[in-house]
Amino acid sequence: MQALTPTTSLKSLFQTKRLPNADRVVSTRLLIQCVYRFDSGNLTSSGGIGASRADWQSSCAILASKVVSQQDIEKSGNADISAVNGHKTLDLVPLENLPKPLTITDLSPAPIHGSELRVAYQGVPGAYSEAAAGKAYPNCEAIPCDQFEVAFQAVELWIADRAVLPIENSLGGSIHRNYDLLLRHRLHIVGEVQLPVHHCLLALPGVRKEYLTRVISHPQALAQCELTLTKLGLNVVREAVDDTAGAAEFVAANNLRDTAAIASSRAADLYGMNILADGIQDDSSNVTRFVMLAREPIIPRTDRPFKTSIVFAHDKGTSVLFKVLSAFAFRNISLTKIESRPHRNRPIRVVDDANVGTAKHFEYMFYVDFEASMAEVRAQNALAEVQEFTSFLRVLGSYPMDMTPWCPSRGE
Ligand SMILES: O=C(O)C(=O)C[C@]1(C(=O)O)C=C[C@@H](O)C=C1
Repeated sequence: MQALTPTTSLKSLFQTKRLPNADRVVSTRLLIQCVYRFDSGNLTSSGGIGASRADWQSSCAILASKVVSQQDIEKSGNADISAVNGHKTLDLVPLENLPKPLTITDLSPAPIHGSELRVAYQGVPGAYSEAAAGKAYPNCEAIPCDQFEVAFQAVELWIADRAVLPIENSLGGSIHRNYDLLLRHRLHIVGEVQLPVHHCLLALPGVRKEYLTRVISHPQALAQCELTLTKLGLNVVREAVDDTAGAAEFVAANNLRDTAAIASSRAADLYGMNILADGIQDDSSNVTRFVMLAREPIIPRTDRPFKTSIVFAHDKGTSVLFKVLSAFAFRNISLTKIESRPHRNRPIRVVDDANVGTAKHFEYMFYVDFEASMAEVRAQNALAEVQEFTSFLRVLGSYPMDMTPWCPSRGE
């Protein structure tokens, strides 16, 4: 069976005549003029009808049930209603209750609520993730979430339009939790931002370095400042908390005079903390890469540099990885990142060899980022080849690369 395509838009069906009793009617002539063509199962409509054939059929059923006879109309005294083939008119709902046609803004990949996009991030105000949300979407409404998982759910439940999540840092490496969550949730990567991360050592006003017995922060921030803390003579207990700004808030809220926090200078301002040391990251070009997630993917393009992120698994031994990577190498597609994570559904593969004994192999999910857009034929061909070698393959997103010129971190 074919699908239906209207050659007249449904909007034109709703051209109305005003009746004395203020009811709206529409001539069935328009309905009859609306000619449909069957296609391949989906209705491709420019007229604002539901996207599926079932939607279209139910629309027609509603319209058909509203067709009234010439007699009915004459009885009711509405003589100016047009009549075609015995099917006369439709009673329509008041104009203001009709569905509004979609506009280009509705179709935009960035739905705007009022003037602000709602962007979920993990942490509290002053966290680097909040700064990343502002870099990705200037003037957005940043929504703090206590966990990464909550940021994913905020988007899934339409509480937020986007989530901005750290994925890797130039010193501390990958944020594994977010790799795992990318797989568990069905959101799409729609962009990336790279944020220079400039850490400060914060303490309550009047507290000196010598008083400190503990430094608290996000584990990534602690890792990024490890050498500098030692150089500063701070061989004190390190304690991990959920986010950098949350560490500053905790010290301030509990009036802890023996504890410092590693966080941004903005966090110092927000929570009334003193900056004991500025720029304590072990490398001045410390950068965290964040990805932006949305419910819908963006349409990949070729007019600017794009990156594509995929995840795959295989069940035929390690040579598969070589074959997958060569699918990109042969097409001159550069890989920018490869990460492996435990295959949660099947973490161990037992290999029995009568001669050698039994071995237990760990199974992995491989995450690969490559520099090409899914709109490019070479990327499509590479993935078609990858699919042949893998038992599972998912495109996490194809999105514009962050090409902002490099500027070393200054007090984010
Ligand atoms: O704790 C924060 O401020 C965060 O935004 C999280 C986070 C991270 O997860 O890597 C972000 C950037 C820095 O690398 C340190 C911490």
